Amino acid sequence: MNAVTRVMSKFRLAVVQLQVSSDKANNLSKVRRLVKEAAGQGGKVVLLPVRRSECFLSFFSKYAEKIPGETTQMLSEVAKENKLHLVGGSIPEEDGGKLYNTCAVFGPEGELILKHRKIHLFDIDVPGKIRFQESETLSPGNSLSTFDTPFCRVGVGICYDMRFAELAQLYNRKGCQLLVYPGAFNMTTGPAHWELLQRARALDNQTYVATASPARDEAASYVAWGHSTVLYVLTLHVCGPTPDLQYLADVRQQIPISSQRRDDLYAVTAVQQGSG
Ligand SMILES: NC(=O)CCC(=O)C(=O)O
Repeated sequence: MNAVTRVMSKFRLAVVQLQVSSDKANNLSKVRRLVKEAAGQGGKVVLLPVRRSECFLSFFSKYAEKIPGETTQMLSEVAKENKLHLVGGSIPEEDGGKLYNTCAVFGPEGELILKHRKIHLFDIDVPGKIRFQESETLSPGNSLSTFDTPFCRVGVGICYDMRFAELAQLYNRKGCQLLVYPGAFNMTTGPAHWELLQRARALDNQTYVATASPARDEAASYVAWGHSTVLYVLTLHVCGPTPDLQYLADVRQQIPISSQRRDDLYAVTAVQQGSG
C-alpha cells in the first residue's frame, strides 16, 4: 500500500522556530517543552530547526556527536513521550573521522527512522555580502531520504538542499507529498530566496513544503533570516498548518503534470544511493 492510497486526509504539522544558542542543554530543554506544546495542540509531525552550530563552522567539531548520541537520544525520548513523528532539525554528526550536517527522524515509538546528511554543501561567495565554505569542514551526504507516516510520505533536505530542484523532483517521483527542510538562510539570501524557493519546490512538484529556521538573533555572527514557514503549497493558495492530502490529490488531478511529463524526452534520475 503506498502513501497515496492510505492517507488520512488531514493532519497537523507543527514547525518549531526557537532561539537556538550554543548552550546545548538549554536548547534541548526548550525543544522538549515546545514539542510537548505542539503535541498538545494536535501536532502529529513536528519539524525542528537546524542547530545554531550549522551556522558556525568553527563550532561544528566542538559540538559534533555520534548518532545515536546525547541529542538524538533525547529527541527519541521526546518523540516517544508525545507519540509523534519528529524531524529533528539538524545537528553536527561525527562519523569515521568526518563531520556531517545531519537530520535524524524519529517515529512515535522513539525509533530512529532515518538520518539525512546534507547532500549539498553551502559553498558560496557573494562579494561584500557573504562567503561560506562548508566543504572546508563538512563532508556531504550521499543518500536521498524519505519516510512514511500514517498521513503521507515525506522527503527530507537540509537548508541549501532546498535550492536543488532535482532532489525535490526525485522525492516527488518517490511519492512524497510533503518536503521538509530544516534551514537557516542568512540576511542576504533569506529575503531574496527563502520563500521563493519553497514556492518553487511546492509548485513544481505539487507537494507541501515546510521549513524550520532558528529564530533571528541580531547579536549572532551569522544572523539567520528566520521566517520558518508553516506550509506553502501548490498552485492556488498558502495554507495553514494542516496539510490536506485530499486537496493535494485534487490539484494533482486537475493539473496532471506528473502524467504529462515527457519521459521520452528527459529524465531526472538518482545516479547512486550510497550510504550516508
Ligand atoms: N547553511 C545553509 O545551507 C544556508 C543556505 C543559504 O543561506 C542559501 O542561501 O542557500
